[in-house]
Amino acid sequence: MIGRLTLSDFRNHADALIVPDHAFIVLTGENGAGKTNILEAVSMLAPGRGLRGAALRDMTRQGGPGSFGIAAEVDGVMLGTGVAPGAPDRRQVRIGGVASSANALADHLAIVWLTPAMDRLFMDSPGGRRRFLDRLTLALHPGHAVHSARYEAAMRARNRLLTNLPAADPAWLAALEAQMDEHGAALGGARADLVDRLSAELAAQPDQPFARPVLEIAQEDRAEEPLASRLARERRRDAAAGRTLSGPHRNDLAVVHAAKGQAAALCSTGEQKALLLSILLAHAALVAARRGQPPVLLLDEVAAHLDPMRRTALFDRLAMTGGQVWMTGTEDSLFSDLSSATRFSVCAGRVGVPQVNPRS
Ligand SMILES: Nc1ncnc2c1ncn2[C@@H]1O[C@H](COP(=O)(O)OP(=O)(O)OP(=O)(O)O)[C@@H](O)[C@H]1O
Repeated sequence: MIGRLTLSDFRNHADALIVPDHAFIVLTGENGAGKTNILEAVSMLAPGRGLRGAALRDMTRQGGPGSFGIAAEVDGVMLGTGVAPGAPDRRQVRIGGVASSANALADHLAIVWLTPAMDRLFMDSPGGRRRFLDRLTLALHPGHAVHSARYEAAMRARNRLLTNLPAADPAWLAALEAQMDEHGAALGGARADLVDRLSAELAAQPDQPFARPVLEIAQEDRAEEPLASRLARERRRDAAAGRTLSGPHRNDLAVVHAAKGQAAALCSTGEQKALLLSILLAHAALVAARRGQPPVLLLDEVAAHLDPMRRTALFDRLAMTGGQVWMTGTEDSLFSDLSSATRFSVCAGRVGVPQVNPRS
């Protein structure tokens, strides 16, 4: 749990202090106030590029000193990250006051997030769903990123080599295809394991009033032939296409609304949000089981598109996770059903004093 968060010159926050008193933290304010920026700051206390996937230099406050700092006490350990003036692209990390690497933050904090950009996850192209699938897989299989990077590197090299196909060295091509086979099998295995475990977790959850999704990795075809021999056979076709047409880089995540038997993309906006939340909550449960403690949930504009019944159900489910939950919204009334939360109003980059359950 994050006990105390400070921001300096991060996005539109010159100087902010947030000390949560409850597991639920609710940030409300007008559009552009700086609520998402606070969630993004929290997400920067874990490895990776944060919930917006933004460049570090874009996080430094415009008109500020050209640096930013984020610090938080997480289960008694001080975590800090930021950039120094003159080095806007070099991320610095401190754990317990000692300079460290961003990857080492994973030992101290796990985060699961939902952003409005994910509202279109089921409608948009497979690439977004693949990245989503890989992000979830990485939380359970830390080696996933390495396999992914090596697979992509071998594929890029193969694609380059195929541009001079008749003259290309077949032994070199075969070596690259063997690498794609090896790392591709690891990628596919880890993704399949994630989907199996999410499915088991989802099956154990009540499906009302939240929609229960059925998940499957959609593959272009399910040929049993090893990828390396397939790639060797398809060199000519791939050369003509200018890219590799077979392999796990073409996988998609297929999601179906179980009760309706309908593809998620055909469901209503609120139904899609409920399906996505079901997946994320199942994922949070898997992360909790792996780490022995629940992840911190960052839920940006989570109540949008949910009817009051689903909102109440969501808050009940969130309370059952036992972890810390940060939520944002433009109106306080969206969170009136929450029985205990620390509420902060955010206005033009300033965080107000906390209000604990103003209505109780
Ligand atoms: N590097 C930066 N320096 C200063 N301001 C920034 C920087 N990056 C973004 N901003 C500003 O931060 C403001 C707040 O953004 P944020 O996304 O946190 O708003 P929000 O409160 O979540 O609003 P909404 O309800 O519309 O989602 C935006 O107006 C944006 O222009």
